[in-house]
Formats: sequence, structure tokens, C-alpha cells
Amino acid sequence: MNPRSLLRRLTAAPRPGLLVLRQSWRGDRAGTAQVIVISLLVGILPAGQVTLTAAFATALLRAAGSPHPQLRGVLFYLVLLAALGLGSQLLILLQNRAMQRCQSRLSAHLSEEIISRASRFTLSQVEDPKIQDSLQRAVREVGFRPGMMLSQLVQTTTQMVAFGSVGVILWTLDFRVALLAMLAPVPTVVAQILQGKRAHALEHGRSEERRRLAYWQHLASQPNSMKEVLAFRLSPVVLSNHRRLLAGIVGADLRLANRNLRLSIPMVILTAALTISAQAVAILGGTDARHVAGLLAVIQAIGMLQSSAQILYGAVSGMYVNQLYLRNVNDFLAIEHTPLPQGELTFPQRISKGIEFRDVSFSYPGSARPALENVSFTLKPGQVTAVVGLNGAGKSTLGKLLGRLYEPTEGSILVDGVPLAGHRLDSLRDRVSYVFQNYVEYQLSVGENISLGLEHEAGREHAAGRKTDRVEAAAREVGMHEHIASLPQGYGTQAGKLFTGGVEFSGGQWQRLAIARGMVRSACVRVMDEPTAALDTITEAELLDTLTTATSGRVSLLIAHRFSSVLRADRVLVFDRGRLVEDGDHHELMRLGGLYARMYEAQTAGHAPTAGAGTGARG
Ligand SMILES: Nc1ncnc2c1ncn2[C@@H]1O[C@H](COP(=O)(O)OP(=O)(O)OP(=O)(O)O)[C@@H](O)[C@H]1O
Repeated sequence: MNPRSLLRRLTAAPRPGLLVLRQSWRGDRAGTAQVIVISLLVGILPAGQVTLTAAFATALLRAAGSPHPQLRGVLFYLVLLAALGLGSQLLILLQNRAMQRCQSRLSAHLSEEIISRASRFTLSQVEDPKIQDSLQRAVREVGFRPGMMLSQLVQTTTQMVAFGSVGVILWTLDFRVALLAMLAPVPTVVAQILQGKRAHALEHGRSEERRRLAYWQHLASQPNSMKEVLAFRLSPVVLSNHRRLLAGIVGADLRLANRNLRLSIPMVILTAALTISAQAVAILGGTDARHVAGLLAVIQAIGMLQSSAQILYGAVSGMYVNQLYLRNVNDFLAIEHTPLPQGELTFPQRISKGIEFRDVSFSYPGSARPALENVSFTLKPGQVTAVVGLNGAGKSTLGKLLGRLYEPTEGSILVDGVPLAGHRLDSLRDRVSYVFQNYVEYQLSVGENISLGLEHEAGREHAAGRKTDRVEAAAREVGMHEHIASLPQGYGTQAGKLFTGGVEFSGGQWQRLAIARGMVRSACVRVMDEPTAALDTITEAELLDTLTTATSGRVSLLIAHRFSSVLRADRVLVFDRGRLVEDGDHHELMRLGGLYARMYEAQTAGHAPTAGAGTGARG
């Protein structure tokens, strides 16, 4: 880095600092004002100390040289010096308190901004590893960098005042000493900046590596993955991957440390040489240094100037380094979150004509093969439509398009003749309910695991009591009420083992909570993706009555592999490698003797399809 670009970068460093200051001002005006005022006061104290020291030394020498020494003057300056020292300590305590207050509010404000931004991404964006990297970097930095930046900004202000005022005093005493003392910390600071830049470049380049490391740590620490780790005796695999990744990280850190050492040694020697020169010039040839009091003031001023220069340059270089990291936060916040286009219409409460997929195709970002290809059909209200097909045929993708979790790449989806995108997104999402194949096991209370399905109605249609009734009714429907009621705190019991007092559920019980969460919504579109996969056959049979009860005005999509579910549907859509290949009721499809019939026979006969017999392929 050439000196000009270094200077440009250094002068650019406070800019993000000022942005941080502005955010802090927004978050806490009183605290920020306190911080600024106290910083200015703390900054002026060293100049007062140098002046008082000189006056004290002069009074002391005069008293020592007088036959009738008057100690009142000496005592006066001594008391003033003590008061100044005490005052500065108290001010620093106040400054720390105000700073802590601002730092916590600042960090809280920014992390809220990041989470709120992240929650507005589309599913495709969230699945993008680059966005994941950016998010992880932002989350990592936001915890402490803005606060650090604020504190460095305050230090810079304080030390600039101190540096300026003591510098003026020293300059008037001996400008050569002042110059040498001011220059002394520069080499060390240059080294700090270069080291910070290298560390940042290293860290930035290994975000994915860090995520991989965190992934192995996660595998070895989460109960869900630990069961496989133990059962398959995967500890050696986990450990060797963990070790390999760590070795890469540690090796790079060590190489960086060695490079840094090679840079630091000459810089530290240069700083020491300049400091010694300043002191030598002061002692050997300074104008005022001929007087003992003057020399005392000069030596004290050199010390103060140097310590404040060291802190000042250090704070500026720290700000420079921190702004590199804070760019991670800015970069994340700057990621364009292309909101889904939406219309003004409210999604209907009842579907009257149906939901039509018209020539719909969809490809996942970066995927060469479409997950759905040129698909056309209409889902009728008052019917339960089953979707079947081999793994990877595109069934779940189809369900996700209905709630606009993904957008078709081609074609359109029409609700009673109106494109999905013509409705307000919030009203659409409120009317579509999901039981996902990979549902979430919320580590919240059991009641919340169900009532989250009603969150969108909060404060709208019903009072808290009615909400509780609906949650309980949904729990009864999925056959969980008795079990929940027998738990220590009933619906208030912590679900899952992640937090204290938690109660673990079986796979089927978790799935029933997920079904209840989907059913509790008053939705006119229901997407159920393998909703009974984890249920025992008796529970499944009981639940299927509820799940497959056709309701007028409601479109129900049941994605299923088990024919116990499929047979209850009014109609079946059969998918093969993203294409709709068969459409009809069970009898029609059996007569057709195609993929559906083969799947049915394979399941009911309890053996796999014969090799080469299928048109389908596993995707
Ligand atoms: N988030 C994703 N990103 C990229 N590709 C995906 C994603 N989800 C699914 N796919 C791909 O899209 C295709 C269809 O997947 P989809 O989950 O819709 O199949 P499916 O019929 O539901 O399968 P299964 O019966 O196994 O649940 C598959 O080839 C899959 O690899």
C-alpha cells in the first residue's frame, strides 16, 4: 500500500464511525450526548495536567530557593493536580457507563435490522450459499464491531483533543521534540493497519470453511444428529473432518502471525528510535529544557503526547480495520431483497372455481434440470387431490408454488381465474396452510407449537380465550389433547429437550403437532406433504378421516407415498420427473395400468417394481 492510498484509507476510516455515531444517536440521544461531552472533557485534561505540573514545579523550585519558603503556592498546585487526577478518573467512569449503554442499544438495533432483513428474503435467496455466508458474516460482526467502532470514535475524539492541546504546549516549548514525539507511533500504527487488513482478507476468504467447521460441531453436539453419530460410530469421521478444517484454519493463522511478526519488528524498532530521539533532543538541547521546571513539563508532555498519539493512531487504525469488517454488515444489508410482486386483491376466503396451473414450469436457481415442466391441471374446491410420484418427481415443489414460496419460471397459477400474484402476499399466505414434509419442531411451549398457525390472526378475529379453544380443538383432532393435558404444565410445557424442563416427543407426536398447526388455520388452500409419514397405522387411519374430509370452498392437496392416504383422495395426479403423466381417480388410473398402477401394486404386494419396468426415474 503506498503512502497516499494509506492516507486516503485512514481518512476514510472515520466515515463508518460517523455512521455508527448516527445510529447510536438515533438509538439513544441522551447517552450519545453524554458520551460526546465527557469525551471532550477527558481530552482537555492532559493539557491541564502539563500546565499545572509546570506551575507546580516552578512554585516548588521557587520555594526551595527561598530563605523563607512559602508552601501555600506549592500546596495549592498539589491540590489542583490531585483534584484533576480524581476528576479525570470519575469522568472516565461516567464515560464507560454511557458508552456501555450506547453500545448495547446500537448492537441491539443493528441485529434487529439484520434479522428483519433476513426474514424478508425469498426462499430461493435464503437457500443461496453466498447469501448464507453473507448473513453469517453479518451476524458475527454485528455483536461487537459497531460498539467497538463507537468506542474507537470516542477515543479518537478524546485523544485528538488531548493530542492537539498537549501538542500545542510542547510545540511552544520545543517544536523539534514535538515533531519527533508525534511521529514516533506512526510506524507501529502502520503495522497494525496492514495486519488488520491481512486478517480481514483471510477471514473473508474462509467464510464457507468456517460454516463447514460449525456444521461438524453442530453434528457432534445436537441430540438429533448425535443419535446417528453414535449409532453409526461416526465420531472418527466427525473428528477427522473437524480436525482437517481446523488444521487449515490454524495453519493459515500461524502463517499470518509469522508474516505479522516480520512486519512488526522493524516498525517497533523505528518507533523506539523516534521516542528516544525526542527525549534526547529535549534533554540535550531544548530551549526551555535548560530550566528544570521546563524540562519536567517537556518530559511529561512527551509522555502524554506519545501515549495519546499511540491511542489516537491505534483508534484510527482500529476504525479502519473495523470498517472493513463492518462492510460485512453493510454488504448484507445491501443485498437486494427483490420483494415478490403482489397485487391489491384480497385472497378469497372460499375458492369457487378452482386453482389452475397453466403450463407451469419451475427450475431451482442454478439447477440444469427443471423440477416441474409444462404442467397444466386444475385443483377443484371441495375435493381432496392426491399427488403421487417417485422421489424427486416434483411433488413438494408443486405444493410450495401454491403459497408462492417459489415462483414459476414459466406459466401461471390462477385462483378463480386471477393470477396468484394479483393478490396481496400476506392475504394469500394467511389463506394457505401447510403441513410440511420437513416440519419444524419448535423448541417452544407445546401450545405455541400449535398456536403459531394462528399467529397471523393475532389481535384480529378472536380474543385470547377463543384462541386457546381453537388450539385445544386442533390438539383433539390430532389426538394429542389427552397427552398434552397430562404434561406437567399442560399446553405451557416446554416442547423438546433444547431448553430446561423440556419434554421430548416421539416423531409421530411431533408430526401431529405440525398437523394441528396447519389445521388450526382457517385456510381455503391446504397443502399436506406426507402428513402421516411418521404416524402409526391406527393414528393414521383416524387422522386421515379428518385430513381428507373434503370441505366446500377449500382446495386440499395431499402429497403422499402411502396408498392408505391416496385411496381417500377424490382425484390423483401422478408426476414423473417433473411432468404430469396421469390424472384421474384410483379406478381410472388402475385401468390405465401406468405408473400409478405399478406403484400401487408394488406397495400392496410389498415388493419393488421390476427393473426397467418404470417410466419413472429417481431424481
Ligand atoms: N431447494 C432446492 N434447491 C434445488 N433443488 C431442489 C430443491 N428442492 C428440491 N430440489 C430438486 O427438485 C426436484 C424435485 O424435488 P421435490 O422435493 O419437489 O420432489 P418430491 O417429488 O417431493 O420428492 P420426494 O418424494 O422425495 O419428497 C428434485 O430433483 C430435487 O433434487
